Amino acid sequence: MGSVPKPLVAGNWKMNGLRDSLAQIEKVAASEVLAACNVDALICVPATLLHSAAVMTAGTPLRIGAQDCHHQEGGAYTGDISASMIADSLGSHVIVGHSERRMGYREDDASIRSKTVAAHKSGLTAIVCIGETEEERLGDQTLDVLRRQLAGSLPDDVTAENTVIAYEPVWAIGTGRTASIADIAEAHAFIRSELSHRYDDECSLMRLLYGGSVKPSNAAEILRVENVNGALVGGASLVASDFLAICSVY
Ligand SMILES: O=C[C@H](O)COP(=O)(O)O
Repeated sequence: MGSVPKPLVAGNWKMNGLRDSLAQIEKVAASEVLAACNVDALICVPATLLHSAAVMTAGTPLRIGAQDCHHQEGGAYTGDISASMIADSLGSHVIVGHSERRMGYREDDASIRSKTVAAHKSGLTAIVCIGETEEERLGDQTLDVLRRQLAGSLPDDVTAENTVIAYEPVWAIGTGRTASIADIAEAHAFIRSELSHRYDDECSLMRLLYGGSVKPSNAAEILRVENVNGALVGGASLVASDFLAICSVY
């Protein structure tokens, strides 16, 4: 049996960043701090910055990704971008199923699964997000929700290289609240065990990221939890020094 790949710290800029924000990307990519870390680093920028950021970071340790893709390769889908467009813009990863899309655009597990398949077809690594709402947690449904989202959002042919799972409790996103260390450990152990029931040994070693108000002050404690193989970072990824401080935990 192999080992879990190198940890991944992934930034998600969401709908933030104009061209002048590329200076933050440049700082991260050129940083000696990053070069010294034993981590894969990725920033998922808005589609408008994707190609510029990818060209700027070519040959550096920083990868650039997108935040969503359509499941079709092309066609009459106004406003959407396809996985092949992301790959053509030199992006390497795409986030799918973020709770802001599950809730704001009513994306369900089946559509997230189709997007994951499309990402793989274009050679992208898919970061598949799952997580319970506060109501579901209070109703003691967290593990049922995670089981359902994993079963529905992941295709059968995922590998530890082409797929990453991000566990993000919805109530911890952008709120400054983080799940307790015990809750993170329980959720990640559960996800690992669900993967090992469905997939072979190699595949069940895919990276599991925690997301939800991760910042320099709490990153070390969270990233040390067993089965936490990195973080999906929103707000704190917008500032190069904060993102680098999180990477430097590794
Ligand atoms: O994709 C990132 C997550 O939604 C976390 O965002 P946050 O770090 O701002 O809470």
